[in-house]
Amino acid sequence: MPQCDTGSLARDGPRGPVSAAVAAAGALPKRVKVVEVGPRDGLQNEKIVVPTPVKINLINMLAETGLQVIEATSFVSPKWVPQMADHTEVMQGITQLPGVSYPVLTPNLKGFQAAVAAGAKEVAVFGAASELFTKKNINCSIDESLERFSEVMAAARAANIPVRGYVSCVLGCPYEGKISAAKVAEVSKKMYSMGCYEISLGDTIGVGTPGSMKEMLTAVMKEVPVGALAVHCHDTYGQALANILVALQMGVSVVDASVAGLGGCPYAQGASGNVATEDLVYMLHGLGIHTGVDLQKLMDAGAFICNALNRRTNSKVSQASCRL
Ligand SMILES: CC(C)(COP(=O)([O-])OP(=O)([O-])OC[C@H]1O[C@@H](n2cnc3c(N)ncnc32)[C@H](O)[C@@H]1OP(=O)([O-])[O-])[C@@H](O)C(=O)NCCC(=O)NCCSC(=O)C[C@@](C)(O)CC(=O)[O-]
Repeated sequence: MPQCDTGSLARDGPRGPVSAAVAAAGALPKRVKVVEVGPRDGLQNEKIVVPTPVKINLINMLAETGLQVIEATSFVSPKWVPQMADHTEVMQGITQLPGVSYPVLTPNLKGFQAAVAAGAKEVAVFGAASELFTKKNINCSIDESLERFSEVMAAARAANIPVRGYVSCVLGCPYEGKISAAKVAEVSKKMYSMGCYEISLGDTIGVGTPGSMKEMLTAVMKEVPVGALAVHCHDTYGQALANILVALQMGVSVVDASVAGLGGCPYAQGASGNVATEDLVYMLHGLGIHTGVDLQKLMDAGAFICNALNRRTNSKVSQASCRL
């Protein structure tokens, strides 16, 4: 495994006039909750089945970094996403640390029941603002997906389990192209109204720009309080950090990211991984924003999974620090 050391940069982040100038452009949150999606979003698209002990080790290493939320796996059909077929073994193999939440994806009641039986204490339902993507991803229309989610919500409410909601394709769809901000706002409102405590807005194929992010968030924030919004930016076009910065300036304080920039969606061909968690944390610390995450430990987790997958990290910070 390569030795990576950012020294004082990892501890303190880069400070200076750039941070001050950016902070002046918009009120930035003092703290950001980083939602680590690497073990699920990052690994679900891997062609070669990643051994369960590797997944468990990765999740346990991530939990030691100070991350508060680590999306662990998904309870979807193993015929659709074979990589997540070991969901029960993963949930039962990890060490659930106090103060850390390990949500899992549940598309329907069957997934929810299996997740709870495996020990999940938080779940996420996942919809989209695109009809065609919804059909390809979960084999139903948007309206049907919302009906399925309301069944999950009712069961979750009865079991006192919090539910997060994803809306995919908020800045573009691989099948429909441009998606209107009004449609994103409509689906987000419906999912928030049915009880999702947080709506994560997914730029599934990473086509957004700071301009389209601003337009979309302006529309969504009329329907859902900003405190209940998160952004989930894939980095296909290299825009993720710029888009996240705009979201922060608009008051969003929850950001999804994937260690080593792993991943992509199996139903969004060509989409690259989420913004690398290491790069996100580096930027946030550079802005003086508290995350509670130890960048050095995060890079170690990234090096571990890249080594296991025999691949180069997509994190620019890790590349620079490790000179890979
Ligand atoms: C949703 C389904 C299950 C519907 O799939 P379906 O085929 O329409 O379901 P069905 O109800 O007709 O059932 C067919 C079979 O699937 C089984 N089944 C039914 N439900 C489950 C379940 N929960 N777990 C396990 N098995 C299940 C069911 O029991 C039956 O089994 P059979 O009788 O044929 O043996 C399917 O389409 C599916 O699993 N899709 C996977 C979608 C997925 O995981 N996509 C990636 C995650 S989304 C994402 O990455 C985007 C995100 C969140 O990161 C944000 C962003 O970037 O934008």
